Amino acid sequence: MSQRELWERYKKYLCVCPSLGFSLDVSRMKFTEDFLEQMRWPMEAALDAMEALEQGALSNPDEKRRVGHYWLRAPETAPEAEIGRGIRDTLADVHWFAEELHAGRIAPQTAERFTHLLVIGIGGSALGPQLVADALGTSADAMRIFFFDNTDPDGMDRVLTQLGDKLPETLTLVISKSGGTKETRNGMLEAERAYQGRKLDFGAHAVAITGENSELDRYAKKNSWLRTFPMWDWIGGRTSVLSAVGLLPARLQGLDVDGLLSGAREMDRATRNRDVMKNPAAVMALMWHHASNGRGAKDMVLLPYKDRLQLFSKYLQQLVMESLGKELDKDGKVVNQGLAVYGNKGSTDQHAYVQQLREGVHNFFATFIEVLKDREGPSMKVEEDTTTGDYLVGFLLGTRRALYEKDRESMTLTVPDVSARSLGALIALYERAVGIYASLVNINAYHQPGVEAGKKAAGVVLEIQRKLLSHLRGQKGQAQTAEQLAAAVGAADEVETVFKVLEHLAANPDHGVTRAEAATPFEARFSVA
Ligand SMILES: O=P(O)(O)OC[C@H]1O[C@H](O)[C@H](O)[C@@H](O)[C@@H]1O
Repeated sequence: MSQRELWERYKKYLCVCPSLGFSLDVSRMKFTEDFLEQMRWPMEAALDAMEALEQGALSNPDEKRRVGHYWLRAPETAPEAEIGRGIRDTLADVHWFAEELHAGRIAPQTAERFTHLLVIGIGGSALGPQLVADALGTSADAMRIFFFDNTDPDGMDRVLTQLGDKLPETLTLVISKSGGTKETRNGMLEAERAYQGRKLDFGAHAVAITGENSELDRYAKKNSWLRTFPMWDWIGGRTSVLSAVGLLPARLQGLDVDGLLSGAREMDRATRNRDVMKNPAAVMALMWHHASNGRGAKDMVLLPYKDRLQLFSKYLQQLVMESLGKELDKDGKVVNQGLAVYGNKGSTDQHAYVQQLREGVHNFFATFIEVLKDREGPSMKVEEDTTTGDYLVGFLLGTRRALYEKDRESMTLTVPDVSARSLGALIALYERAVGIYASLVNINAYHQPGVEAGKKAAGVVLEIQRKLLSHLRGQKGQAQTAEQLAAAVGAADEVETVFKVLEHLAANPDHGVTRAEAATPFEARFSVA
């Protein structure tokens, strides 16, 4: 298609939300009118399903749960008054708590004010807060924010070192919907020990966000933590950023949570439009379907041309892949659905993997995110009549053209800035696009049955480790090979696991396991002195 024809196509299909200054351009996606016609009734059904979801249907049938993230930014639409009240009260509590804390009326044990924030969570209980903090944070924030989002000991040490002597001024926020996630529990225990190491009462510096009566909820109450905020059953982790999970850390950081909510609310309005080609979430879901053949045949490469949106692709990775990556469809048929998401930021990626996008394996479609506002205030000229921001746009348009020339499809989202309102809108857009797409391909977007398998298998590994340690301690000084030890603990078939566990034990000082080298790694002998 010539540049002139592309301009016509651009004008024909541009999907705009004037109140948000937002637009979605799908001119470089090579769908046909026939495709749109073919998708008309499936889309009608998907929009019906979305309406039912918003009205409180059990849209997550396997877990018999309602799906309520849209109510968070429009509590008046919640199917029961009590739910709406809970949302409003929690938001008021978030504001109140942050004001008290900022004013020093809620103060740490030995310092005047809380100035730092340590958020402990994983998956949906970390990615949203991380995205918001990174996208909107500035050096003038009310509190500096840090994260434990893994059970990596060195990762935690690194954060604690950064906090340094600010720990007495640090509020720790432990976030877990289930309240039983091991990585988060471990992070909490490590943080607790760090406070204790400074003779500080952890509870006086800790707040939980969790489901009622969860393990974490009970622990927080038993240890007189400062407060607990609710995490409701009808909010999924990956869509929890506009609940207390994302709003509390953001508000404590001093960010505009009302802006986040209003942007999402406005996008929700735009994405309820039954006029499909004017509904950006519906258009986006259609484009995913077109590009990936409704089977995830192509990956989604996300290229936001803005450093502040660098974590957006990481955030979307969970939202999209945990929602759409499913073995079975709603009728129980094996479909192995999904849509792989990766990306980082432009123009940086231009110097990393765009080479493959243009010339290599043709297994993706791209989404460019353009941000109109360059920075606060004016920019210097790096060349005649050219700023750094002009270059950023130039690279976006140039890369998009270079991909198009090689038959690579792309769509482009344009937002006016990276404000709270724009970010709220982007989050809401993708939440709904995921829901609509899931309906188009007949899967449940709101459960994650596959995640449990790895957790269970990890439990088996740790059980084998406990048996090994107990055996080695009972036979002090006796060095044995992995094969011998596996047989001795009744796990002969699990010898590879035994070997891997022993290698790790011997590499660390915690359990007193040592390793005597032999001719091959597999003949090495392990013992406890
Ligand atoms: O909030 P939590 O219950 O601790 O869960 C944290 C995360 O872990 C799970 O494994 C799920 O796959 C995620 O959807 C969830 O966000």
